[in-house]
Amino acid sequence: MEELLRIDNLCKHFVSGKGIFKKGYTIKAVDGVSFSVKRGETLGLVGESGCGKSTLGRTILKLYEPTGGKIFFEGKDITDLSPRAMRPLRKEMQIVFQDPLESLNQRHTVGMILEEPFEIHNIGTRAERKQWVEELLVKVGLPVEAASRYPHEFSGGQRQRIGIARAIALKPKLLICDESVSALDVSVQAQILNLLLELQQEMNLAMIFISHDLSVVRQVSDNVAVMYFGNMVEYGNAKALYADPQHEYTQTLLSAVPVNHPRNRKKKRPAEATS
Ligand SMILES: Nc1ncnc2c1ncn2[C@@H]1O[C@H](COP(=O)(O)OP(=O)(O)OP(=O)(O)O)[C@@H](O)[C@H]1O
Repeated sequence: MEELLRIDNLCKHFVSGKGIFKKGYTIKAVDGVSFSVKRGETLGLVGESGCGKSTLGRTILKLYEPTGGKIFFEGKDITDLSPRAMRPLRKEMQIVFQDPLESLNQRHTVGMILEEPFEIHNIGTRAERKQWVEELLVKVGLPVEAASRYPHEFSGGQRQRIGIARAIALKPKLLICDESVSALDVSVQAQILNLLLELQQEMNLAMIFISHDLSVVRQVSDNVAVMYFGNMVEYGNAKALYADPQHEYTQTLLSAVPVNHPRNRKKKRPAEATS
């Protein structure tokens, strides 16, 4: 499989202005992380709250400017690209957030929300876009009538389907899922994970799956990176890492996963969706 994304020694430091940190204090949210993701492959990114997972995801997408290190996408160094030069690349890399109610414009209908990526990138006629919106809704398991409704009219799982539909609208090559199923009930989680896995196969999508939930990450990942205070302490094949964690921190994280939790009984991919 061909490499799609590589990050070398990537850093994102914030200088504190207010809050719990002293003014001028440097927070090393991401501090020298390196890994690569191949086409069609999933990298799980795990670690406790505050270890830098979301910051890393956003820095890879250049929603944050990196403080140091390099980002290569399809072999091209994109680290220092201007926002303008990044624009065509935005189609290729998308993100699904935890709470679609926050990330989707609530005053827009689902149809408007899904049409927007095509408008921004000036793709298609009005009629074509309408057709694509309907196709997207079907693809993520929603009725076409959903186009005329508003995000708040849907359940959490359905809203996440809308978020996913928007993220895949422009057929990206990389999808970053940032705690995308964390707010959902276990059965709905399984349905959304199934959807992501189906789309991944169909579109040969590479995914970076960010979660604090190790049992969910285990179900979807080919490789796993474990973060601790901005550093990556372990990285490798998911099966091997779960079977024989090398780093003390990974061992502690894994031992904290409750053994009797229903999610942990599923060894492979989640059960068939029942929505
Ligand atoms: N915009 C920002 N300005 C200053 N500090 C920030 C900013 N964003 C994140 N941080 C800090 O960087 C560190 C890593 O945060 P980040 O949100 O990336 O962690 P996380 O692992 O995703 O945690 P969570 O799952 O709770 O979001 C934290 O100490 C956080 O307070």
